Amino acid sequence: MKWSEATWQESQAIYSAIINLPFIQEMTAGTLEVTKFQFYLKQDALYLTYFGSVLAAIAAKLADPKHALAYLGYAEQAIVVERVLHESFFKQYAIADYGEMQPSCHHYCHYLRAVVGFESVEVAAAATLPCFWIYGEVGRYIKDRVQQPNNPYQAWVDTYAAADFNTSVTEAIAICDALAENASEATREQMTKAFLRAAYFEYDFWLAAQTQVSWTPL
Ligand SMILES: Cc1ncc(C[n+]2csc(CCO)c2C)c(N)n1
Repeated sequence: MKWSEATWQESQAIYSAIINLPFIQEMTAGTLEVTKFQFYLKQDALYLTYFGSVLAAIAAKLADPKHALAYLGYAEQAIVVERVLHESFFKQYAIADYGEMQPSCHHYCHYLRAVVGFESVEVAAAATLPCFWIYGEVGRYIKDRVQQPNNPYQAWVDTYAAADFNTSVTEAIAICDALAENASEATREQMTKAFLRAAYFEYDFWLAAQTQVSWTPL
């Protein structure tokens, strides 16, 4: 079995927990409170900037130029998506500024930075894979279930259920499988751990938006 298949199976409890979050269910129904979506958008804009630089750092470390080119493309995509958020969604949802990076986003971003700085490139690539894979699946899940003809979150759903985004997901999975194939068993295990940890952070990111988790005041 491919590394990605085995790892995806291991992550199913986390994926189900994400799908069952009220945030996802209410977004699908179009009933999600706007303040929760605004919290999410601001944190996501901050996340995307960090994520873009992590992807560029991975690209710099990849030995195969085809892989490096792919990650440079993802880095560009992350920064472009951030611009789109800023220019369209921030205006639509009346968000004036990013605000501060809150605990869940901070934890996720700095975990990714630590992995790319101190672990092997294989492990770093595996840590960024849930971002692609889980979003692709969540996007499709919501798209298939949106019933309200003018769901206020339709534009967001369309971003992640788009066909070109799906191509990136498939390609990133294939690159991680190629890296896993040439890695030692110990590295493969580290890759799986990193994937599961990042998948958990994806869960926590939505949960934090749902419950508006912010820094505890002094
Ligand atoms: C918390 C969080 N996780 C994943 C994504 C999705 N995403 C962001 S950039 C990118 C790949 C292209 O560079 C993908 C799939 C998000 N927006 N926010």
